[in-house]
Order: sequence, then C-alpha cells, then structure tokens
Amino acid sequence: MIEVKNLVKEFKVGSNVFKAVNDVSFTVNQGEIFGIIGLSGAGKSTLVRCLNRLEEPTSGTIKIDGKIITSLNQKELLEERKDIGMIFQSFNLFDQKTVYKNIAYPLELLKMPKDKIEDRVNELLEFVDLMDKKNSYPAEISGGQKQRVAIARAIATEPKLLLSDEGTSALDPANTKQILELLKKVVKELNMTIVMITHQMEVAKDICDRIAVMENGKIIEENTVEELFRNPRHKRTLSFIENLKESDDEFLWNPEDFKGKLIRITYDDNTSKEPILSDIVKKFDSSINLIQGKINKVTDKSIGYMIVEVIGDYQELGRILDYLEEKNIKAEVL
Ligand SMILES: Nc1ncnc2c1ncn2[C@@H]1O[C@H](COP(=O)(O)OP(=O)(O)OP(=O)(O)O)[C@@H](O)[C@H]1O
Repeated sequence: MIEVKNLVKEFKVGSNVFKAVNDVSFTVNQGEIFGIIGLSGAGKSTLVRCLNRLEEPTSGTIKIDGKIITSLNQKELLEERKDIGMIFQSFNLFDQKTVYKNIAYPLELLKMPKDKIEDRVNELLEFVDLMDKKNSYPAEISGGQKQRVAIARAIATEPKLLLSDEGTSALDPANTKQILELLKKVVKELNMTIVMITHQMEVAKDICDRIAVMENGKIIEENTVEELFRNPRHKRTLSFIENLKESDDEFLWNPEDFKGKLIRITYDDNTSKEPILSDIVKKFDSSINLIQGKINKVTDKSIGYMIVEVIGDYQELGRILDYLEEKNIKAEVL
C-alpha cells in the first residue's frame, strides 16, 4: 500500500541544514495499522506530513497505492489527497460550523449534490455514533466527540489511507480507548489502512499491527508489536516498553539477594498456555520459586514474562536453559 524509500526532509535553520527525516524507508501493507513511535522532536510529524506532501520531501520516493506521490504535480497531488484522510491532535474542526457542516465540508468541496451529502453525512454520523450531536458546535462537545467528528470528516470521501498525527494525545484514557476502537472499526469495516504517530506505547500496543520506532530522524527499529515486545533490540524501544510497566517493581529485585539464580522467562500467546514451571519441576532436579510475573495484552495476543528463582546446581540450571531454548522460550539469567 505504501512504499517509502530513502526519504529525507531537511530544514534550513540559519545557515545550517537540519535533517528532520534522515534516510527513512518502510512499507505499509493494505489494511494494516502502522504505528510510528518516538519522543518529541524525533521527526514523526514531519515524516507523516511528507506522506501527503503537507511537507515537501527533500529527496526520496513515496509510493501510495501504486502512485508515486513524490512525482505528482500540484493538480495531481490535490486529486490524490482525496484518497488520504488525516486527523490531528488538535482536531482542527471549524468552530463556526456545526458537527453536520464540518463533516459535510469535504463533500461540498467535491460538489456532491445536497441530498447525497445529507445521506452520506447521516451515514457517517451513525458510524461514529454522534447522531445526537448533529447540530452542535465544536465548543459544545467533548474532546473525544470532537475527534470522532474529525474522523467522520476525514473518511467522508472514502479515502484508502488515514493518517493520524497524535490523534489521541489530547484525550483522557476513556476517550482514547473509544477513539482507538473507532479506528479499528474504520480498518475492519471500511477496508482502510492507517498510519499513526504517537509518543505513547500504550496507544500503539493496543491498536498497531507493526510499529516503527523513530529517533533523530531515523527509524531505529521496526517490527510487529508482538515481536517488538518479545525482543526489543534498541534501548529506546526498551524504554518505551518499560514505561508501560510503571507499576512493576521488576528491577527492584536484586539477584544477589537470592539463594538460587533468577531467570526471566519471556512468553507469548502459545507458550503462555504451556505448563512451563511444572514441566521444569518434573524434569529437573531443581526447586523453582515464582518471584514475579506479568502479562501484557498486546493487540489480541498475550505477551508476558515471569521471574523465577531456580535452586539447584549450575549444570542443572544449564540443562533447564537448554530445555527452554529447545521449546523456543526466551530465558535469561538475571
Ligand atoms: N519548519 C521547520 N523548520 C525547522 N525545523 C523544523 C520544522 N519543523 C520541524 N522542525 C524540526 O524537526 C524536528 C522534528 O520535528 P517533528 O515535529 O517532526 O517531531 P515529532 O517527532 O513529531 O515531535 P512532536 O511530537 O514534538 O511534534 C524537530 O527538531 C523540529 O524542531
């Protein structure tokens, strides 16, 4: 669906040139929710705004649904933008227009007949569950409702791609959840593809199929959500994941304080259903103490870890680690 190759966006800052996006390449498949996560200033907004050329890329190519976006002239670009919807952190609604008029706006631009516009807006109001707010003004509705209006407006012309620039960042957790559910519905029922940027891993893990981690203008790691959680390769990725576990005190454990050895076992949807601990107790001459465990629900899968104390001799510990490796279960001695 999307193919980005060697994308660069430079800004002139005084006499210097600053690369906000620095040689970025990635692909997004049709029907996927692709997340780009990074700290403030990582280059996420610039990257996503390059996709519909709200920012003009300095070099590189962007292909969306077979069209080379980076080669289009202004007229072709305006035409193509009808296929790319966008939502923003600040909703960007017209304050002087009602909810109905906000959603109708892109259809009016297309010069759609009035009765057709009315049918379509009513359909969209049903879809985002806001029929009762049809005649309200943005100032009269909540943040979550504003974003639902913005989503209805963004998908009004039936684009193939929806870009979300921190679409849930201004919302409280309950409204965030509602908007994420709505975005999932957009993909499932309307067969759309979503590229979303966020600085919140709790948002990305709930909704994305794949995540790219961005830092200093570069994509430093990219993977499926499950694999990213199971096996984060970069320190920044790890810190995003660790921030999710704020309530965890995993790292307060000092392995030196234990008689045996502490092992951290990471498990996924398949292995979490296996009786790993009882297997080890049965097969090996060691005692096992469960110290701590946690399961993160990542999209519809369970990814988790447990920390166990193994009391036995070194050779037996080695055999246990070999056994876990054989079963494809990631284990490390702390
Ligand atoms: N028009 C511009 N002129 C100069 N520098 C810019 C411009 N736009 C963005 N930048 C710089 O590019 C870098 C990336 O900005 P960008 O907004 O893409 O980051 P971000 O990851 O989206 O962060 P945030 O979440 O804070 O928006 C920042 O250092 C920013 O200051």
